[in-house]
Amino acid sequence: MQVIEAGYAANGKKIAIVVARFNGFIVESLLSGAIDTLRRVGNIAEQDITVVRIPGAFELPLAVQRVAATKKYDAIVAIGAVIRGGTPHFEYVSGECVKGIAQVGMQYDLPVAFGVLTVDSIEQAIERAGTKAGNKGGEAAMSALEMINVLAQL
Ligand SMILES: Nc1c(NC[C@H](O)[C@H](O)[C@H](O)CO)[nH]c(=O)[nH]c1=O
Ligand SMILES: CC(=O)[C@@H](O)COP(=O)(O)O
Repeated sequence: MQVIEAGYAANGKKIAIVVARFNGFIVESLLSGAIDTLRRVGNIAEQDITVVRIPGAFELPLAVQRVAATKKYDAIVAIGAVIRGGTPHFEYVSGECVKGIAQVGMQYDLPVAFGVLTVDSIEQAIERAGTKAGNKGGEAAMSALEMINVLAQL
């Protein structure tokens, strides 16, 4: 049996983090977790991390696509926080966001990690931005690092 798997160290690789600014106090924690993970776990140098800031999660697919098209990066981490309100708007924003981001990864054969919270409440968002449910930004960064190394073996 052959098993292809990899770790997280990715010295010298270049990572872009595309951050949707909406719900800023949440996304800044997600961003911090992603950067910390890239630096401490991935051994990614600070100068090899690029942060791109955009308005909201709905704009993430276009921005991620434009970053992928530069061919400058070995992976992209998409960061955002979509928090359900009182209308169906949540479904449309989160649905288009995840669909668009997934398409970019396949279109450009590039690891694009989904670090976008899609939650029902601010409390759920806080839990996933670095408290009892971990930091989903850091988890997305871990995924990006591992995918760089796994895809390199395929
Ligand atoms: N409600 C949330 C949004 N809404 C804004 C959209 O993402 C978009 O910027 C706007 O519709 C203009 O095109 N964005 C989030 O990231 N999170 C939300 O909870
Ligand atoms: C995810 C959203 O767009 C949401 O925050 C908007 O809130 P509302 O549905 O109350 O307009």
